[in-house]
Amino acid sequence: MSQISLSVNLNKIALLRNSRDGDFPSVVEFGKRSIAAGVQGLTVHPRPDQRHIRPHDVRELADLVRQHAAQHLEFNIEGNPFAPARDDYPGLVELAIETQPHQCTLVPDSDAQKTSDHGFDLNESGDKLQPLITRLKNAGIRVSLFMDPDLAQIELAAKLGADRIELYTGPFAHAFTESGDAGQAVFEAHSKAAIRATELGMGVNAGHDLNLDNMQLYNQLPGLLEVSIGHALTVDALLMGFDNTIAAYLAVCRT
Ligand SMILES: CC(=O)[C@@H](O)[C@H](O)COP(=O)(O)O
Ligand SMILES: NCC(=O)COP(=O)(O)O
Repeated sequence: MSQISLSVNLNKIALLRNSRDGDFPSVVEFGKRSIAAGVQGLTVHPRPDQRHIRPHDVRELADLVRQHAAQHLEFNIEGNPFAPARDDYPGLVELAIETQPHQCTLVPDSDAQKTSDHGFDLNESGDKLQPLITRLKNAGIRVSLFMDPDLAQIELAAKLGADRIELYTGPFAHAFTESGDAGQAVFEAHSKAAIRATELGMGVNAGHDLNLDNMQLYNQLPGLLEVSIGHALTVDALLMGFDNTIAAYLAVCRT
């Protein structure tokens, strides 16, 4: 029996919180509930427009995870490393250096995007990423790059010194919804990318639009270490209750 680490993404708790003044629902409280329910990690994706996660959430959750060091809980901060500081958002790399997460996942987003919707093109971004990867690693932070399952790109990620890749699973989730065969075909491309990443000495994470259904297949990905899940998990929590939902996701992360 192996356990894929479940890192709960709290973005959507923050989105609901931001729809009113005050601190209800509390992001930190749902972080605590996630930890009490047995998750292996917490993920946040602070964006410069602060549509959901705000810098103070990141700082407070970093403190919360540190208080649970004995549980070997991990904190993962995701985001666009090139987005400039704005208002009280200091920039992703600065925020990571300040808060010292276990992992920083670099994502090629822009604020104009509704959500993350593609992996890096390292032919274009590699030279700009290299000093940021080095700076984060020198600060003792594991670096993961948000990638599509493109073998040539996976090779470039290894050359940049990435510790891990996070496979972008949006297209897999979409294909899985379309048909089992379509989902299987995309899954096989992800499997080849995961095997190559592992051969190159990188760990394999995955995320975006994963849910209880498509994880029945995706949990078979060779070498998968961690999934970060937020959107579907939050919707499931509305339907099943938060603790029952975490239990269901932990179960689908056991293989
Ligand atoms: C990179 C990725 O796929 C997710 O980590 C991201 O957090 C989704 O962002 P939103 O929650 O803003 O859609
Ligand atoms: N990296 C993926 C993540 O953190 C959550 O993505 P989603 O489950 O909200 O689509």
